[in-house]
Amino acid sequence: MSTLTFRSVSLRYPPRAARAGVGEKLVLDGIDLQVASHELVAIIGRSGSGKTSLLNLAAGFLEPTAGTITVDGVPIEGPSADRAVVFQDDALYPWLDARDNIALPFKLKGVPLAERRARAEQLLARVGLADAGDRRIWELSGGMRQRVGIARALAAEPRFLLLDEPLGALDALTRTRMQEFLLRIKAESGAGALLITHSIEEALLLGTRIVVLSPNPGRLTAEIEAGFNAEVLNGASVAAVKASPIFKRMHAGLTGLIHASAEEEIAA
Ligand SMILES: Nc1ncnc2c1ncn2[C@@H]1O[C@H](COP(=O)(O)OP(=O)(O)OP(=O)(O)O)[C@@H](O)[C@H]1O
Repeated sequence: MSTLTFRSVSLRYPPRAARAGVGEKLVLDGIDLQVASHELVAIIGRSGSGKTSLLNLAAGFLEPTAGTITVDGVPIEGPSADRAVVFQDDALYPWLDARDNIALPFKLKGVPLAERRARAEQLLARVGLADAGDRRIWELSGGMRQRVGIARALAAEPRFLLLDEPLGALDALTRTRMQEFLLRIKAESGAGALLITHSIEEALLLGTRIVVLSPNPGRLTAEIEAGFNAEVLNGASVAAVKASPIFKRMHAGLTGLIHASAEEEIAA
């Protein structure tokens, strides 16, 4: 089991050149957060509250201004295949077919051609795209492209999946299907997951824990546990779970928490 730990993490972006004279911007302040292998921690918060900044810190794309981020006690020192990132726009290589996009991490590791193709085939099958390996990226639907992106992320057998709005660009029906898919893939992989989403509904459905990030500066102001993901994994339909009174109550509660953070900001 692995744990990703943020301890008293703050992030300050330097002033932008175009806005000389404006002080450095404190974006995240005193973030304490842990994500263990069995968890999917969903971060929600208003636009600009620092969600992507937080994920970029976990990915090692940014360094904290203060505090520490560790994996199993070892400080993060930059990006690593151990913490695979999936973005909203799939970041796939259009000139490669689906199989070669997935095989790329193996190629970078020096895995021989036949083996990397075989491993890519296994991953394609795992994400339900066994017949799509030869297709170019532009020949795939949005949902299929995200599956390829997720398969590529899984190729390195990461300890953590860092998901930045991975389903944000999909239509409602595909998104619902992909939510269930993501839960199953995450559970099978054994990786911990940090999910950034604008959708309270998605956070509640997928998260074992949901944390609310309030803006200016970004602080974690609320945290709730949820068990809807386990219901879906145990066979309940996503539609039925979302329609249940308890889901609706928790949704309303989370909506209230996000609005409360907005009102505090206006009052301050
Ligand atoms: N590279 C950067 N340099 C300076 N400021 C930045 C940079 N990246 C983000 N910011 C600022 O930091 C704040 C938080 O941005 P961030 O993208 O992390 O928020 P977010 O919650 O993910 O927003 P959204 O939901 O709109 O994607 C914003 O005020 C943004 O303008």
